[in-house]
Parts: sequence; C-alpha cells; structure tokens
Amino acid sequence: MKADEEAPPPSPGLGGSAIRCREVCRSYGELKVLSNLNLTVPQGQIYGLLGPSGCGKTTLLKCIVGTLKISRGHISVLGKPPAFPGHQVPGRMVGYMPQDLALYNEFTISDTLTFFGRIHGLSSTDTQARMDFLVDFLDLPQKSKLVRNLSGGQKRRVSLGAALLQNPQLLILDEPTVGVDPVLRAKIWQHLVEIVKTGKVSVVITTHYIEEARQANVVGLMRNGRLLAEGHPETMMKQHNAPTLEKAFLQLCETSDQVGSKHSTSPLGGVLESSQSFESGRDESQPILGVGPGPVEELPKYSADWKVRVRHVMPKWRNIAALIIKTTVRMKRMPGSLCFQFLLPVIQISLMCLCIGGDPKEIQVAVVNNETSSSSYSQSLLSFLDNSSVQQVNLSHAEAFSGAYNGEYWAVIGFGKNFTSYLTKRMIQQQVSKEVVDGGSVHVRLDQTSKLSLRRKYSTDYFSLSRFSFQFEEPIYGSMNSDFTTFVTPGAVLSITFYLAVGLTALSFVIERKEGLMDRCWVAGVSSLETVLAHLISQLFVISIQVILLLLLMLLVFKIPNEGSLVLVIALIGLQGVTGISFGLVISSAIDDEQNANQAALGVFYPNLIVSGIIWPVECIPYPLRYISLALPQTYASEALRCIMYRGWGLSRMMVWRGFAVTLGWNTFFVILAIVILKLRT
Ligand SMILES: Nc1ncnc2c1ncn2[C@@H]1O[C@H](COP(=O)(O)OP(=O)(O)OP(=O)(O)O)[C@@H](O)[C@H]1O
Repeated sequence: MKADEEAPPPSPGLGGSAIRCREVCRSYGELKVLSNLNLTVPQGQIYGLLGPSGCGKTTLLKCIVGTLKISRGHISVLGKPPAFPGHQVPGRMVGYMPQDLALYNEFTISDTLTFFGRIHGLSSTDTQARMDFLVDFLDLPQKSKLVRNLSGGQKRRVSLGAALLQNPQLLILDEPTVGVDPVLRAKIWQHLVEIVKTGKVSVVITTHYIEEARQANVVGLMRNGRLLAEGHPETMMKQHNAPTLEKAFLQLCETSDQVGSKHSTSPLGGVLESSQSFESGRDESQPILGVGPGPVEELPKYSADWKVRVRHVMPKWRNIAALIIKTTVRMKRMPGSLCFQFLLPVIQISLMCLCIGGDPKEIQVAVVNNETSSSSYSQSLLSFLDNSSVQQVNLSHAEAFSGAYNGEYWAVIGFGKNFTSYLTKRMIQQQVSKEVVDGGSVHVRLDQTSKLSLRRKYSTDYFSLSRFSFQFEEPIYGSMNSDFTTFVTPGAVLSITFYLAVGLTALSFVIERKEGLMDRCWVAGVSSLETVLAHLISQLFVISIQVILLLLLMLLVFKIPNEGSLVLVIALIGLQGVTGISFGLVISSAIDDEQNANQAALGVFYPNLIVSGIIWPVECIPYPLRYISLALPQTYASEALRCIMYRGWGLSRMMVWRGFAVTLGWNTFFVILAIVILKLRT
C-alpha cells in the first residue's frame, strides 16, 4: 500500500509500549469515571480490556484516541500524547471502532469505506483492494447495499471494516464482536492475532465475552475506574486457580472488595498493592496485580517546531473534499429532503407575498346616513370609499349598532342630519361652535379587534377624501403602489434564508455527534476547522440554489422591484445564509441534543424577527431595545437590501456597506465561536 505522503515513519511507542496511561483521571461533572488509572499496552500485542458495564472502558478508549480530554495524568499513544502537533493519532496511525455504530445510514458499504479511505489519503486502487479483502473477510453483503438496510450485526462488521481499512499501527476496538456470530467472532480474533504477529500493529479490544479475551496477549481487568490487574490471561487464571478467565476476574473483584473494606479510606473500593509495569523487565509468567503508579517515572518532554504546529492547524483540502463529497452523496440519496430544502424558501416567500400586505376584501360596514338628499356631501364622501374592499350597508342607527355588536359589521359610519351645511360652515367660518364641529364630522366607530386592516383601509381612503388639500406627487424612491409587502419582503427573504440555514446546520451536526460520527471522523484525522469549512461550502451550494429560486419568484412572479445591482442582492442574501450556517454551527457545537438544538433555533426566531425591524420599522422600537436591534445580524442587512433593491444604491453608500460589514462581522464571530466550542468539547 502506498504510504501517505505526510505519514511519519512508524514510531515505536515509548520503551516498546504502544500506549501508556499514567495516573489518568477523568470525570463527567461530579461523576469520577477514571481515577488514577495506570495501563500499558505493549507494542505488537493484543490487549483485552475487560470490566463490568459502566466501569469506564469506553471513557478510557475515548481518552486514548483523544476525543475526550483527561482531567489529570498522562497518556502517550505510539510515542506522543494524542492530538500532539504532527502526530497522527488522531489520524491514519489509529483505527477506531466506537461502541456506537457511527455509520452514515444513507451510504452504501462501498461509500463508507471509500469515505474513510479518502480521509486517510489512500489511493482509489488501495481502497478498492482493501475493500475487496474486507468484504470477503468480514462476510459483508454486496458493497452496493445501503447501510440503513443492513442488519445490526452486518452494520457492526462494516464499522469494524472502516477501522481496519488503512492497516493502522494501533487498533482500538470497542466491543467489535457484539452481535457477531461465533464463527465470524473466531475469524476476527484470528485476524487480530495474525496482524499483531508482525510486531508493528497493536490492538486494544473491549469485550463482554470474557472468555474470548483468552486469545489476547494481555488482559486488563478494570473496575470502578481503575485497573485491578494486568497480565497474560493464562497466567492470571493460574494465579487465581481459576478454570476460566471469568472466574479469575470474579476472584479479583472479591479480593478487591475485601481490601476495599479493610482500607475504607480508599476512594474507589481499594486497589491491590502496587507492582511492576510491562517495561520494567517483568517476569511475564506473573500477572501484574494492582496496577499502581509503579516507580516514579519522569515524563518525557515533547516538542514540535513551529512549521509542524502550523501544518497541524492548517485545514487539509483532502479532508474537506472528502466531507463535501460525503454531504453530496447523502443529499443525492435523499432527493425528497433536498427538494424540500430548495422549495421551502420559495413556498415561504410566496405565502408571504400572497397573504401579507394586501388590502382587506369585502368588509361589511354599516352606514347610518341621516342626510337624505342625493346631492349631499355625505353621499359624495361615501362614494370615495373603495367598494371592492368595503361593502356599505345602509341601516338605521339601532340596526347598525346591534349588527356591529353581533359581529356582522366591522364598523359603523355615521353622518348627522345637517352634515352638508355644518361641513360648509366649518370650511367657510374661522370659528364655529362645538355643535357645528360635531355635526360636520364623519363619525366612525370601529371594531378594534380588526383594527389593523380597517385602520389601514380608512387611512388610505382618508387621503383620497382629503385630495382637495393634499397632492401626493411621484415618490422620491419607490412607487405610488409601494405597500407593506414591498417593505417587508427584503427583510423576510434574509430572515428565511438565515433560519433555514440555522435549522439545517444545527440539526445535522447534533445528529452526527449523537451517532458518534463526529468522533469517528475526528479520530480519523478530521479537524474541527475542516468540519466547519466543509459544511459551510456544501451548505453554500444549497443556499445558492435557494437564493436563485427566491429571486426568480420575487422579481418575475411577484414583481417586487429591484432598482439596484442583482450581484449585490445575491451576495447579501448569500452572506446572510452563511450567517445562518455559522449560527447553526454555534448551536450544534454547544448543544448535544436535537430537542434542545431545535428549541434554541426556534427560541431566537421570533425575538430576532420582531426586533430586527423586518416586520415593523426599527424607528418604532423603544430606545433601549433599539440599541439591541441595531446589533442584531439582520437589522442593518435588511436596511441595506431595501436600499439596494428600492433605491438602487451601491456599496459606496454607507447604509449598504454597513449591512455587508455587519453581516461579515457576525459570520466571522459565529465561525470562530463554533470552532472554539468544538475544540473545547473534544
Ligand atoms: N457523556 C457522559 N456524560 C455523563 N456521564 C457519562 C457520559 N458517558 C459515560 N458516562 C458515565 O460514565 C460511566 C462509565 O461509562 P463508560 O461508557 O465508559 O462505561 P463502559 O465500561 O464502557 O460501559 P459498557 O461496557 O456498558 O459500555 C458510566 O457511569 C456512564 O454513565
């Protein structure tokens, strides 16, 4: 197999050990899971890690591969601590099969192995050769079969195949034989025995079938976060006069309990007295009981020059490309979901244009007109009302109010008996009595439960009525027909693009983390930065299609005007999509659970929509809130988009470049925050 260009030559572990754990502690909050644990995995041997459920085996393995940080102590894996700059653990030196299946359900067996092959830098010929071997060896079904259609045992074998793929120097297998039939289990052990014979490969394996661990070169018996004993299985059985390894383990537990009760001060049930470690020239016929700290060891100093450090943090295009291909393959396998992603913004903006901002239709209004003459002012004023929106029903005073109270009419409009003469007096005379003012006014009583539509209607018609005193000329910007829809559309487009991106990103990362896929990729050598960049790039593709469809609909179907540069419009909407992706990344890096991630995404939706001046102008917001509003990602951006589309302004205008600057600022902030949180949490 062609060696990876970046792979360093195989590095023997320190003093012939592949893994050394010294005084390792790890807690989950208050729960102390690993407590001063010492463990040594000799180079070129199989190490069976045994222990009851919940004793901390998986936690220890995660600390060894570097997906969990230890609280105290020291771990070296193949010569260096995990994740040390330039070290390929995590990376291609280690093959990790986690306890969770950690497989992409939409992938075929072939896609799965090809994906990990790409990350490990294998050529396609090498990947193909390994794939053929593994399919045959692990008795896998056809390579083209989707993972989601495999049985539990078959999925487990594919997961094992992914760990074995690149022929790593260290294999960490967390319960690989669960759900595997005895024949295949024997075959897997036989394979492990074979590969360690070269002396270059070391294996750590956990299993609940204690007896199968007799094939291991060394077994470690773990309990309550500590190693009770470490040694050759046969020797351990002899030592305890036990016919099986399981019995030997039971005896060890009993002894440990007795010692624990004698030394009640011991925090975790007591540990047998200290003994030797593997590197100290131990007689291998004797098991190591009570793996204590051993003689005081001087910890080696590790160093890496700045070039190695820089290369370590720089994203690798190979990994980013592998992740992008992964997302594309998954999208292709879920065409329904992809179409939904493309069409959802289109549906949302269509509904908004159709249902928001239009004039009310067929509102029944009671008219009580006490003037009888057909040439009266009241008749001419009533004729100004738009009859397509308002249906006037002429009624008596009593009928009008009883109908309005019964909810049949949305308003009652009343004219006094002498309306025309009083109105004339009001216009001619400078000072008139209250009776004349009252009698010369139109009296309107509204059902305020529908005040928005009616107020709007009457205020519009009021200007019509007042034509004799006001003349509305051609607007400076916009058109005479500009309505609420025109105002709200730019902000709504940004908001829809932003929130769809938040939703998709927040959930996809949370699900990947929950299924162990993120950890698996991380152990394969994918960094947080690469994960974030790959996600950004693949989501940008989705956003681009969404933006194109949105604009086609807005400009061609709903005829929303655009006086400015289409490039600027597309750029701003696209950048707001990136803000959504990066905010989704923050949510998904900080939150583990789908429900909470959903709540966080939804929780910010309404406050942001309302306070960003998308629905109602920022100028109407009370002062302290207005300052918050101005700091939000969509306030200045919506204003900028309105300026581009309706005023035709370009980047030279402050209101436009400010929208871009704020959006870019938020993007940078969210991406950095997401990377920092992801880094801190792994
Ligand atoms: N993410 C977590 N948060 C809080 N507690 C955890 C977490 N993961 C594991 N634990 C707890 O840590 C302890 C050790 O868990 P771990 O999975 O390491 O055990 P294990 O020996 O691998 O068990 P099993 O053999 O059943 O897989 C358990 O008590 C478990 O409940």
